[in-house]
Amino acid sequence: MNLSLDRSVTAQVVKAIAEFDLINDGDRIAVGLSGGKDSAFLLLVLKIFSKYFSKDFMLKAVHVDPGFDDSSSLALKDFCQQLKIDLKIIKSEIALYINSTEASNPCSKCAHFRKGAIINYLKQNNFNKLAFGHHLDDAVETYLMSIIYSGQLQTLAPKRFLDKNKVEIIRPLIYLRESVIIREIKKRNIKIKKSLCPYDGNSARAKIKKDFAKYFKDEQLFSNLTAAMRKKENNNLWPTKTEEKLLTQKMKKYWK
Ligand SMILES: Nc1ncnc2c1ncn2[C@@H]1O[C@H](COP(=O)(O)OP(=O)(O)OP(=O)(O)O)[C@@H](O)[C@H]1O
Repeated sequence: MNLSLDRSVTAQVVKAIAEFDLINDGDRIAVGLSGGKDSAFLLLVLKIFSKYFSKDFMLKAVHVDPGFDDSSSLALKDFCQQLKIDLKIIKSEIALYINSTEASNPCSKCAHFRKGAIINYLKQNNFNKLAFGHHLDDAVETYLMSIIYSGQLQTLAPKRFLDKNKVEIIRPLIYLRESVIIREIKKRNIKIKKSLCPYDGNSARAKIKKDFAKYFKDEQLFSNLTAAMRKKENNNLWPTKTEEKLLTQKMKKYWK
């Protein structure tokens, strides 16, 4: 496997790691490996960094097998063997759940189960960090989804400490565009694939991706969307909502 990276790719990932303080000496990092391109690329990048970084950290891959017929487990074993990284496969019954219920929000429920299964394993095996393969397009999509579907300004954080479980989620690819990851995966001819989920292509995320495609293709517009995810002192947003009862009282005072 080609264990070298373009300088621009390295720069973007190291920028995120340095700016958000994602990796430290002694870290035990588990990479959530889905069978998809993003987490595969993340594992490859962290493998390369583990050789050249001055920080001494330990790496392991963790895959939750959702239990669909077309399991990615074999291909992932092979991929991890090539990288000489230990892989833990956690069997789950997510497929059964997805197929048997007409649950609302199946994607977020699935992500929730998956995260729970991984975090249990991490706690039992003393890992302090869980790395996800989310990239910049994911963050902007999440931001737009949050505004449009829940009326809130929220996005994927580069890192988030889960206080209850004492595990930190880190997202080292957060400055990389998805197109760069696709290019790098193709270049190396990496052919692993994700289990086919019945909701693929129908999720709220897929809809946002489709509806905003032309804005994502325009570099200037995309960079404006990215800039809008930063916290600012003077965001020029509306004041927080006044409590309804208080407002009604206030309104009454306007009449003679
Ligand atoms: N079955 C799984 N087992 C372990 N980790 C997972 C699994 N599915 C997803 N993840 C982790 O959660 C991240 C986000 O999951 P999501 O399903 O949104 O994938 P994605 O954005 O399509 O990325 P990928 O290309 O890595 O699948 C992944 O990048 C990966 O790190």
